[in-house]
Amino acid sequence: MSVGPWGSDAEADQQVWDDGSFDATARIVDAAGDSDERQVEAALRPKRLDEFPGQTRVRDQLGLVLKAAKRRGTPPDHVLLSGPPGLGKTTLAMIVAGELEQPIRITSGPAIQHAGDLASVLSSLAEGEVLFLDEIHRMSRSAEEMLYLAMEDFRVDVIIGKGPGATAIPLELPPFTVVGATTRAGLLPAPLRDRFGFTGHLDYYTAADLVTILHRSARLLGLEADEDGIREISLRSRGTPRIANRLLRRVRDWAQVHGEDRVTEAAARQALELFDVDERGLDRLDRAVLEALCRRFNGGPVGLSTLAVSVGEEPDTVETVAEPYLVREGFMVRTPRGRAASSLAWEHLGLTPPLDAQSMWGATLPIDEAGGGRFEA
Ligand SMILES: Nc1ncnc2c1ncn2[C@@H]1O[C@H](COP(=O)(O)OP(=O)(O)OP(=O)(O)O)[C@@H](O)[C@H]1O
Repeated sequence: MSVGPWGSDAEADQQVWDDGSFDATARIVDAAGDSDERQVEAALRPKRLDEFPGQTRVRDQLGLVLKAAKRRGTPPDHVLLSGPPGLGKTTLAMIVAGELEQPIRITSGPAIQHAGDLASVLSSLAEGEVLFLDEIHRMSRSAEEMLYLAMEDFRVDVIIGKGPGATAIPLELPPFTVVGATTRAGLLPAPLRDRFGFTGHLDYYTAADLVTILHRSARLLGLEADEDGIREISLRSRGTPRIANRLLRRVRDWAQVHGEDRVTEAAARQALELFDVDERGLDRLDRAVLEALCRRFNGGPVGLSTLAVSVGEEPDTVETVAEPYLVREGFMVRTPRGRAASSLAWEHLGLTPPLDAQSMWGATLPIDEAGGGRFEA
């Protein structure tokens, strides 16, 4: 794979090894970002709520909470943002600080492994400051307990000494706002969840919202873009702005290498075909799983391990990397007897399901229902 004169990060986005196996951690349609990508992303983040398309309900509710707090002149309730990767939790945390006109301190659950780590962050916060705790579900138990107290009473108990002689010295903190982000809200202990006065759950974006996001990103990247080109990218972006922005950068690479100065529908199609992202956002691994289900196992149901062996992957990779999107979009069904292809899967691969598969999945799952997660513009 070549690196273009524009500093393409294509290599980081997708990796197919020489033996044909697939590095699932580096997929172009992976919703999680790596540290290099986060720098590129920073330039594309909306800075204010009114520049943030989509998530209307969360945006309006959060807007109200922030406006009211500003009028009162007090910090707002602590904010918990949950939802899959790449949907804008970090972006919203920064927007909270921006709207409150307060500085933001950024750290994450994995970085706070001891209560002392948290104590040093908390004790250096200024009044009104926003503390962003990403992946808050990965904090240690002792730090969690310290955080309860800090969020509720703006106090931490600093323990001096060890054993029976240890004493707790209370340290008052100035009022501040915690914005916690998690992809696994269910893993948060109830007492921690209860300390957040506002919880917003982010959902996958509609294609129409992704079109708005892509137009804005294209403008910021200095790209001319046709409506059809942007729409084509939006349909392949799996409802996720991070993926949409990444695909846009690949289409930009393609257009520039081919001497085109616009993102057109043809450029989007050809670039994304090159990167193996089809018109529903499925990549090579997703399609390999569906092909195996339909062609080798007659639509299933088939056990996860057997399915994984047939595509040359670990069961864990199929289950955590390919399956969530295939199930969400209605291509695959999980049954007590294993995984099965829905009628949408057969249709997408241009195959005719055998009669018994039709009666099992096709007839009981109408296309609309099978494609329940399909987003329409
Ligand atoms: N509503 C939106 N409008 C415009 N861009 C967005 C929006 N939501 C997310 N993005 C863009 O998508 C990228 C990823 O967003 P962000 O880092 O906020 O996601 P996240 O939910 O925090 O992901 P993770 O869980 O991996 O930390 C950023 O470049 C951001 O600008």
